[in-house]
Amino acid sequence: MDSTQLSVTCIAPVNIAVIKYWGKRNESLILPINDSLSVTLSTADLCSKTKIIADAKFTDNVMILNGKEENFENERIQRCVKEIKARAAELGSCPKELLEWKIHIESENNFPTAAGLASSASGYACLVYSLAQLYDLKKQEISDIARMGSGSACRSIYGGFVQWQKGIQLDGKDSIAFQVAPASHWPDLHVLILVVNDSKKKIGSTSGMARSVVTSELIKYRVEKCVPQRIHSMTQAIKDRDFSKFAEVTMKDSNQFHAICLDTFPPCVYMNDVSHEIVNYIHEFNRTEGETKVAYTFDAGPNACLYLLEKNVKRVLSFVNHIFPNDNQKSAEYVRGIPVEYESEDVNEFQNYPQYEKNTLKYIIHTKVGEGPSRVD
Ligand SMILES: Nc1ncnc2c1ncn2[C@@H]1O[C@H](COP(=O)(O)OP(=O)(O)OP(=O)(O)O)[C@@H](O)[C@H]1O
Ligand SMILES: C[C@@](O)(CCOP(=O)(O)OP(=O)(O)O)CC(=O)O
Repeated sequence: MDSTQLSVTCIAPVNIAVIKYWGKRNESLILPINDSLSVTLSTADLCSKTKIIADAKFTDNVMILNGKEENFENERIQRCVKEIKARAAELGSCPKELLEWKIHIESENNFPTAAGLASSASGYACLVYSLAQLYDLKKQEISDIARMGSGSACRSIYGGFVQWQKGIQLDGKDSIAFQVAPASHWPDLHVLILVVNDSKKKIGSTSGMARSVVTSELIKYRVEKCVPQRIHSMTQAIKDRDFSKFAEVTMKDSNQFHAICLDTFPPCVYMNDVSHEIVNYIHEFNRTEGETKVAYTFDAGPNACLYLLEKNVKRVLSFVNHIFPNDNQKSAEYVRGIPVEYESEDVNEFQNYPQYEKNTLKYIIHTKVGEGPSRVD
């Protein structure tokens, strides 16, 4: 090789599952017990950004996350790096000496890390995608390697609507993600993330789901009876752009996932009182509007992810702002992401609804379905 340093910088999106992944059959390879399906969110509003420098003169591998050094020996980072290098070596995709050089990785998320906002998904997808760019594995399947960083990361390798098939092989080669439909298929699918709490959660997804697999009875029923049917209905709803069906399956699956968390022993409680209020208000809103205009889903945390169509964003946001008044309601600091112009008269329409204590929500992120990872340098 002529030069002694190579560098790549990439961004990768967050994805929020509408059919949740919860439970592993193999902990170290991260093989799930059920298929899952998610929507990839726009990197314009939420993303991980990772820069990797490989240098012949570096003496150590280094990983810096949000300005702080992480342990490079971390099993998940190690597995991703080793697997990508093994694939590059097998295919001869880059010069051999490049694979010997140490690497310095610097990554940051433009949203809270480890708060149930899927930072592990965008983070590991970004790491693996960046490594694949560095070692010239551009057209290769890499979702199985992202999966070894964090299960949900395999879905962030693609944009739009993405399914992770659990696979049946012991080595996990068939446990990969694929695109059900591109973002352009349903570009007016928008998202409002109501951030109730963005501090680090008490029970991580990894340990929570491990406990569910061992102790929950309900999880077996979900995996065998519910998920296969839901994947089928959800895929059809996406193909038909049938929001009402999409919303129904999304809400039912979120509720069932949290029911399993409660059926876990000791239970994992991720939603809080505000989360449950949001659920009630959304049902009440849909009922009085006479149609399903908005769906909620909650990952392993209290924050609500609302799916809705672009044409309903203003109205839903006015409703949310009425229920959860905030001193900074109109500021870009409070409603982040895609700007929204309010119609103030809408707010009065919801006067029959009780109001929650002021400043209950920390902030709101308005975003939409988006594309997969990309190189930005
Ligand atoms: N940009 C990044 N690059 C590499 N690793 C990251 C990055 N961001 C997060 N991670 C890893 O993911 C971990 C957080 O994952 P965790 O599952 O606890 O939270 P979360 O992904 O935000 O929530 P959830 O998956 O439940 O929605 C971090 O501690 C770090 O190890
Ligand atoms: C509730 C979820 O967000 C769980 C995500 O779990 P992770 O992918 O974070 O878990 P590990 O594979 O152990 O890293 C549901 C989902 O994203 O499908």
